[in-house]
Amino acid sequence: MSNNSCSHICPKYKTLVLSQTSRKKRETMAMVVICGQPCSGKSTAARFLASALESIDPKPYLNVRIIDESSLHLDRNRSYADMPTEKNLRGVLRSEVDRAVSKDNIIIVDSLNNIKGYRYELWCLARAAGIRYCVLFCDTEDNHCREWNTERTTKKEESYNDTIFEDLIRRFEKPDNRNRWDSPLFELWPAKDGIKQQSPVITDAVSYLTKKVDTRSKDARVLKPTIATKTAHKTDANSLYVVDRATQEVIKAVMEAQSQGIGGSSNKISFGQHLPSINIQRTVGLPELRSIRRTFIKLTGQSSLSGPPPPSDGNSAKRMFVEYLNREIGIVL
Ligand SMILES: Nc1ncnc2c1ncn2[C@@H]1O[C@H](COP(=O)(O)OP(=O)(O)OP(=O)(O)O)[C@@H](O)[C@H]1O
Repeated sequence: MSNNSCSHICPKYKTLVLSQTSRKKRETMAMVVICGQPCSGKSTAARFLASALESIDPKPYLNVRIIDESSLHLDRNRSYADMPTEKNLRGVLRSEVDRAVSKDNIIIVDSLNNIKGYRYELWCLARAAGIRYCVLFCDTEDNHCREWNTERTTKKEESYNDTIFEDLIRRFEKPDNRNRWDSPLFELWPAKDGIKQQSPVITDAVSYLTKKVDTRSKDARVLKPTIATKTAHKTDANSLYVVDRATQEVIKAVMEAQSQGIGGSSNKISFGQHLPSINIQRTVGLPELRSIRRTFIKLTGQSSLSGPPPPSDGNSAKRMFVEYLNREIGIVL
């Protein structure tokens, strides 16, 4: 009997075999989020981590891939020039990571990853894919970053312009290993210790990424939602309905407010006494709002897999979406 006919006759059996294979594969897949201030040594650390992983013999992974701005042809100074382009940069990186989690074995996300909410989104992608995850933080003092950025000119490397550099330094949200999305956290001190392939922190990260998953000790784990939880949340039609409706209402209110001329400087859209307002600073088109809404719904669904359930009442769904929208369209609450 051919495999095809077997899969036709025994669909349940085939599903079981496939899910076992993919579980094994997922155990050898991982996402590493590099984060740190601009010009803090992140790419140097990413390269050494990749070469340390590739030097292991026999290789536990088929391929290691670094996803960074330059691999996606994103220019540093242009991408961080204002909030919309910065949001776009993060969106492009996130989409590439989303595509890569299902096919590349180890993905190293080499970017500033300076916003807590963004690291959370990357973590959600890792969890939805059911893979291993960790954060590597280049903890370099601002003055060293500034100095290295200036020295780039003499090395004929592209540097950040001063205004963008200072703005990024100010907005950095340091990782905290008490957050699920910042854990486990490996910290490098490039100015004090330098960065080498054999740096103890790189060795620790490699060991974490390559050690066998032990579900009892939990010292290396994959972010895997249980099938039971997944099914339970997936069939929670009420939550989906609530989130769907609340987000539609918010979008409708934003579109109506904009059609009435709101959208210039400091124009607030209110949603009632106990909900945050949207302080809209620019005109946001329906396609952009719809795209933000789609991502929000996806992330809400994913975050429910092993974390808290999605919002089940309209007001909390609206609150979460308004906060998310405020972050995504670059406005202050
Ligand atoms: N430990 C170090 N000591 C001195 N210079 C360093 C050190 N680490 C990195 N540099 C220098 O700092 C510059 C930036 O390094 P790198 O590209 O690794 O940083 P980055 O954080 O990835 O930068 P960006 O924010 O632009 O992506 C380079 O010129 C590099 O040679």
